[in-house]
Amino acid sequence: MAAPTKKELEAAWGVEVFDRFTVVLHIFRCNARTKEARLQVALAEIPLLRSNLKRDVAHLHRGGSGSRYIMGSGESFMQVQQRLLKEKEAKIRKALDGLRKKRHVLRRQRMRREFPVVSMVGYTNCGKTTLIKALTGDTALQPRDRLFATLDVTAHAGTLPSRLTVLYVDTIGFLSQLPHGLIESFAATLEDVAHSDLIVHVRDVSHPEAELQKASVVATLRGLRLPAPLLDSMLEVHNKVDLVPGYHPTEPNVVPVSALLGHGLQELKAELDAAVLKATGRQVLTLRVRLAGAQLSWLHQEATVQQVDVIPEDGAADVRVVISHSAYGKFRKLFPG
Ligand SMILES: Nc1nc2c(ncn2[C@@H]2O[C@H](COP(=O)(O)OP(=O)(O)OP(=O)(O)O)[C@@H](O)[C@H]2O)c(=O)[nH]1
Ligand SMILES: [Mg+2]
Repeated sequence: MAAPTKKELEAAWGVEVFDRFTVVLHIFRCNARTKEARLQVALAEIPLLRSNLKRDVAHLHRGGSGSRYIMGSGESFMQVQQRLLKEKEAKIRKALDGLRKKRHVLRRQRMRREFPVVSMVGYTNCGKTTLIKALTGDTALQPRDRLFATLDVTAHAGTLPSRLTVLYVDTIGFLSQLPHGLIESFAATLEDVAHSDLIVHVRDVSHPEAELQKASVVATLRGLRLPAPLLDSMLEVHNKVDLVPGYHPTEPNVVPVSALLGHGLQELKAELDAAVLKATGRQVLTLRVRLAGAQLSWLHQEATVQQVDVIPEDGAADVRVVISHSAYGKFRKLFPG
């Protein structure tokens, strides 16, 4: 038997029926706050408008009114509408391209300043925004109990125990069987994930379908064609453990937390620290410097200074730093011996 149509379902249930695409699109439209998110929703809407147009025209034809030509233009109603849609689509794409270029600039600035970037990904409503808020104390973040609360990629600075400052990137949540048109228009917002130093997969372990959600997120990440080392180094966080009394993860290498209550955050920060240092080729070193020279101020500028132990009788200090391989190379060149 063929699947029942929307009309048949509506007749059987006595309520209006919407398909997944329309529902998700509606949620996106309600939650889109920035210009970019609104443009992406508008772009995703075009195929829907196009198929509605076809349906309406078919309906017109069945009504026996035939295709109507707009006076003198030689174009039918359908052709005019299609042309307008095409023009609208081109306009949206152009505006999105402009915004994307702007984002590339941000990315370059970020790289120059060498802040490691940690991307939080996960199923919608798993607690990504709540976790970033807990890790950074950023009160501007608004976690909400709804699907797709976050539609824009934003970055938030936080400090790790090594004193390293990292940027946490909050991303749009994943959904299994996300309609194709939406994947296409929102893939752009996930571009930043490919440029991060570490990916954190946040999971809501209190959700009855936690396993299915994980499979869906992993499949989506695979579809993004991320660099292999980024996928291999991915950290898994089990969130909302406060809702599962006595929770113990069965898998190795996962960190259980409650982003809402702040449980497990110290352990998570320690794991993040180690993972970020490894992923970005940074190391923790203790360097002996002369206090008279420019070495100490150079290190403050180019590395993260954790501790300075002054040895007055030598006019020197032992400085513990987190330093990238390239910065350490420069240091050796500038201050030989
Ligand atoms: N009990 C409990 N609730 C949590 C926890 N973390 C997040 N929540 C709640 O889960 C809901 C969703 O949180 P968000 O941080 O908005 O989730 P998100 O992953 O950013 O969601 P999207 O942006 O929609 O993808 C909110 O109501 C949070 O208060 C937790 O550790 N425990
Ligand atoms: Mg969010």
